Amino acid sequence: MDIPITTTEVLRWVGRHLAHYRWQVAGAIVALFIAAGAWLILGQGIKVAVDEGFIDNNPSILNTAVVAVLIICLIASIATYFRFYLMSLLGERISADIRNEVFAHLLTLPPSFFAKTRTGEVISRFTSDTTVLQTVIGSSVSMAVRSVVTFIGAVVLMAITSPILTLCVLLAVPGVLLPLRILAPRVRTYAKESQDKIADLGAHVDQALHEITTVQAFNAQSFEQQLFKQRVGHSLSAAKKRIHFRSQLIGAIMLVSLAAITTIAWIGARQVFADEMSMGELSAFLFYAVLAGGSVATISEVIGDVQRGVGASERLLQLLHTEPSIYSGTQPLLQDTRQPPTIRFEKVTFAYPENPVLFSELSLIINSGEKVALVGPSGAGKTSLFQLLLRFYQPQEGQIKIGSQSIEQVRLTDLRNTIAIVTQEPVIFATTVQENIAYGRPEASLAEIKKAAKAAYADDFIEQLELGYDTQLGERGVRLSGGQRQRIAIARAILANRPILLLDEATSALDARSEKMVQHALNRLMRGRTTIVIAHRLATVKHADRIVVMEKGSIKSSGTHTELLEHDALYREYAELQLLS
Ligand SMILES: Nc1ncnc2c1ncn2[C@@H]1O[C@H](COP(=O)(O)OP(=O)(O)OP(=O)(O)O)[C@@H](O)[C@H]1O
Repeated sequence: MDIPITTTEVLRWVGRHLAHYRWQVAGAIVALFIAAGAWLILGQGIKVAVDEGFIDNNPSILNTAVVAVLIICLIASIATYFRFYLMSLLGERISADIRNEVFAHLLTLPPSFFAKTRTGEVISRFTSDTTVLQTVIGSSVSMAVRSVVTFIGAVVLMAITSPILTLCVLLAVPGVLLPLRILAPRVRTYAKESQDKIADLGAHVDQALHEITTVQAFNAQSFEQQLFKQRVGHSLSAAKKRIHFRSQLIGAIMLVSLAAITTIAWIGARQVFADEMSMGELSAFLFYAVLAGGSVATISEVIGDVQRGVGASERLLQLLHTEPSIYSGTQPLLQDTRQPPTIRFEKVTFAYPENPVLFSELSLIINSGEKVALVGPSGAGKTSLFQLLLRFYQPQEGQIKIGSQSIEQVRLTDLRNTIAIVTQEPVIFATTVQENIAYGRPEASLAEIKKAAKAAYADDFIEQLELGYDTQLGERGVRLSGGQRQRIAIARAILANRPILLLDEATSALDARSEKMVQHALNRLMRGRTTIVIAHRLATVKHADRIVVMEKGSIKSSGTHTELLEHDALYREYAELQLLS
């Protein structure tokens, strides 16, 4: 996932998101200018108050000046309210948009991406990086822009008040830029590193909690704790480095700006003594100098945040720039509604990424409505056939056809809409029974859902749950037994009603009664569909129209159960060892 991202790309991306809210941005900028302008005018108020109020001993001018200052403060405060409100909201909105954009993209990435990336890490990028961006856009950027505007305004007014002193101030500018140039890139590097380490933490927590029963059963809590502690240590030391450089940056800039202001005050005071400048002008000048110095300090402080924001954006853009690698075809799938389709694997050669060749010119035809059982030792490539048919992976050579169409040319949604899959470990989502069954057809009515549940022999136990079809099933269906989970998954496939069925039979043994019900449910599910089943039970192979024996990525033989028992030694061995158990 280490795709290089340039700062220009980051700015363009954030700019594109900002453009959606251009009126809000414009409002914030107007508010920002009003607030900054008000502060700058304040300096003129000070000048009048000092020169004409104090020095000329004129209390009425002093009173007017104070009232004017209060009005200016009120205007500045109201404008600040709007700037803050609009910018904070902008931060929230843009991070929400970015979350949606990244999640939508993640859903398009194929299983090969998730096979090499830890989900915990992806989740961390998602949550913590978007939160960083939210803070940066919502507060840091607005502070930085405010400070830049104030700085420019202050310098202009300083130049009007005293060009010579302004020249002295500008001489101090390189002194400020130098630490910025040296230290800011380091802050950015370590900010990125510390975010990476936090992603590691996320991945670790995700794995440990996901597999909590194994962790506890093996008494591995202290082992996990130790590992986690180490990772927390790594993230802390990356953060320490970031903080180290950031503190140096703030300290150095503060030193340079305060030293510059003191020197200028000293030069200015000498000018006042020499009658080259009025007291009011010096006061106003110093006010502007402090304002400018303060702005530079703020910029240096938030520049670290902005660097963090750029780092976070880079990481999010890396996710967004990860290509799906499987592209949808453009043709609609031509379907004969009267009969289920034929599936053809034609001279398919395939290797998983960075793996040796698994299938070499493999050919297999599954006829319309046929029920084919795949058997063979572990690692023979049975599941991989499913993965190819669903286009989770792409064969290097050869093609797979549904009916007369190559699946590469067919729209991906159409292809997957014709296939229902029941996996070995039934997948249950942390939601209600009803939503679990309707997963492949969310628009299904309750009556249809119940009908599917009945056909899957699941209705009885569902009705006995405390809230029936509205019962929440908990994460990964922890509240159901193995057989119940399987029947929910079968009900889902029945409701989805797709002409091709891919079934990976569970290896885990169920008690005789559950087993029988699951078998009945499966038989009903297979009726009228083209079915490929990875078989682990004798009953399944006996009922299959044809059995295909696989070994090390190739098809060894095929035939009915009796034929194979008679002629095929591998099948005989396999049947004795696995299927008859
Ligand atoms: N995502 C993957 N990346 C790399 N190699 C993989 C991947 N999935 C499977 N393999 C490899 O491909 C080979 C075939 O695996 P496959 O899962 O298709 O076998 P199988 O016959 O279904 O086995 P089982 O009955 O144990 O599930 C194995 O050697 C396996 O290690």
